[in-house]
Amino acid sequence: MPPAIETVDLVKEYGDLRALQELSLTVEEGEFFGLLGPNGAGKTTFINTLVGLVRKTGGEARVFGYDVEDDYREARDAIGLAPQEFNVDRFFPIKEVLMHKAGYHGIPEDEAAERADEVLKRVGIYDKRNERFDWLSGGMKRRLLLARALVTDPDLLILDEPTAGVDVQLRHDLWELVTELNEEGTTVLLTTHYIEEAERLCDRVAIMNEGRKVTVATPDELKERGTDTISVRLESAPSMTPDVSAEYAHETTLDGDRLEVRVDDGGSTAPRLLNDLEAKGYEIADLEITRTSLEEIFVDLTRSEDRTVTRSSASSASSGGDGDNEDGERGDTAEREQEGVA
Ligand SMILES: Nc1ncnc2c1ncn2[C@@H]1O[C@H](COP(=O)(O)OP(=O)(O)OP(=O)(O)O)[C@@H](O)[C@H]1O
Repeated sequence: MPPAIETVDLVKEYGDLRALQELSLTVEEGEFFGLLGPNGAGKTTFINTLVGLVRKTGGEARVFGYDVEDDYREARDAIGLAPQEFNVDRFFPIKEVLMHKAGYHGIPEDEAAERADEVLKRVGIYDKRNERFDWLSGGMKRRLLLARALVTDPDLLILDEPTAGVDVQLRHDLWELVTELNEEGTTVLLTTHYIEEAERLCDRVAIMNEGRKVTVATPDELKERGTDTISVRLESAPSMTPDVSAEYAHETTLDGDRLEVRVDDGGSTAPRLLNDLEAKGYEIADLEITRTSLEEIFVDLTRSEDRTVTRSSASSASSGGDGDNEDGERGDTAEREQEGVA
């Protein structure tokens, strides 16, 4: 079985701006994969390239082996997308919205009606099936986007910041539901700003910054890359910073009677640090070890000295002639109308 998502040197340029820069990424079938990155990193552009809303400038992109442009229909039929924006037709009852979506993907009307009921029940808004989108609360709207993504029974579920602005209860409900779907075999690609969400849900995460892949790792591997801080309270405040071994200490700071030493592995280094301090005549009152959080590691990895726009050196060499409109979107009006994309 080919990977659920495979991109090789994927490039997207919006005029002079390179939103995706030679991005190569593989998501295996059945994975729960997270895409993390600060605002403007290119996450939505990446997703929109996969679903055909954005036409790539260069490189390759395949979904279950189907080229996202040459085999657009097959690739798109395999994907259920819950986008960041509420792009739902406001004039129809939500059950009909779901039936239209299923119909667009070639599902006969009777089956579409059954599937619509089924997914509305699954996301917990079946009792609202005859109401219009505008009449739903913000949380229900999020649930509907998920239902719409699920109505075609996709093999790849793409969730673009599904829990942005939702309350704690709904966030947990959504987490539970997508975990269940993943356990049933659906591959999940999730973008999020919530590090905790990625840590809790994802098998692996890719961290992106300015259109590039910074790293791909499991949340645990990422945390391993962080440092620990051993915080020691001394019985009395020394007049100068104790001189501890540079063999294990990356940085040592003193604030009154509190000494903080940054090391790779706090658990194995603490006994040695205590021995060293006691050998130098310091008396220890207490000791605490803290690990760098995933959030700090993320901030570190995506810190950018230069936040200015990255200019393309190859904008004229685009693989193009592709007739993009100004948004770089493909001219598939039927799909865009169906999804309500303006
Ligand atoms: N249609 C467009 N036309 C021109 N530039 C665009 C377009 N869409 C996105 N961009 C630019 O491409 C870059 C990547 O944007 P994108 O929305 O993909 O980032 P993101 O990681 O999804 O950000 P966020 O976390 O804020 O949603 C940004 O600099 C953005 O301004």
